[in-house]
Amino acid sequence: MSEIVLETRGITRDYHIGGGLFGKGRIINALKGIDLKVEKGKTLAIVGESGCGKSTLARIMTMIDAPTSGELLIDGKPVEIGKKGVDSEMRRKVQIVFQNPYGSLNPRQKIGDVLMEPLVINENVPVKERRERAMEMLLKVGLQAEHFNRYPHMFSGGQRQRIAIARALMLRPRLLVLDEPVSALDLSVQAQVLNLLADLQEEFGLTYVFISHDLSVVRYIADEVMVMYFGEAVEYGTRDAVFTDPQHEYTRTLFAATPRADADSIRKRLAEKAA
Ligand SMILES: Nc1ncnc2c1ncn2[C@@H]1O[C@H](COP(=O)(O)OP(=O)(O)OP(=O)(O)O)[C@@H](O)[C@H]1O
Repeated sequence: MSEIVLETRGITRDYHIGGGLFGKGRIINALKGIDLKVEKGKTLAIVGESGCGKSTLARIMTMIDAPTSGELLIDGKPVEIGKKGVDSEMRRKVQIVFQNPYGSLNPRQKIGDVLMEPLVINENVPVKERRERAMEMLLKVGLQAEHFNRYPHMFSGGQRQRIAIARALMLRPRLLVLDEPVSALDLSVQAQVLNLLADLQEEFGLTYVFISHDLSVVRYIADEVMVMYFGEAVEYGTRDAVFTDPQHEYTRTLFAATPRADADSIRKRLAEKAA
């Protein structure tokens, strides 16, 4: 029996803009009824151009924002976003990794402290165990013990992204939302980080939602693909079905904009680097 970690049912999100106190303003329907399901251990890639609603959906999936209507379920349980937000047990199940990890790393905080912080805030873990868990995670993401006492500026972009991934995993989440996690990295470093994500997924049975505009990366990492266009899922299916037989005109246009040969050659290069 498959285990569904993440499900959304008819999620919509409207933004009211302008209008002031008495004016009518305008409503943007950023999401128009998104239904999706992601099985444990699988990767759903969400693709689409800027403004199609990817970040809005990511904020809802990570429980930072509430939908206007519809339901979010984590491990089959409906998520209630009350006045105080979501209960901490639910929130820790889903973590997010952003495109630019530098923005979320405090320049004055040593890496060891960056990794231990979620345990200080969310769990009553003794100091010794905190250190052990942080050190273990540091090694798991391919960094070294001596990095524990270094500051963020001493790391390359790829290493910083490894730190961000390690931090996201400290609370042992079920699901990672990866928002363009390799878009800012060089191609060879992209391959290394994608391989690391694949290894971690296997080791911890993690489920991923991978947001990207890069079709070659999506092809490399996804089990299923959702293509979004103006707040709607215009395409949703297995990677092979979506790439070989896209149903929607928009998907065909999107794929045409990334020449097939180019996407294939990038994928080949990624695979070679990864080998
Ligand atoms: N806080 C907000 N207030 C008003 N409108 C918003 C807000 N956030 C997003 N929008 C609008 O909702 C739509 C979807 O935006 P969203 O940021 O989710 O798209 P996106 O696909 O993530 O784009 P990008 O890749 O550029 O981040 C856009 O029209 C955007 O202008």
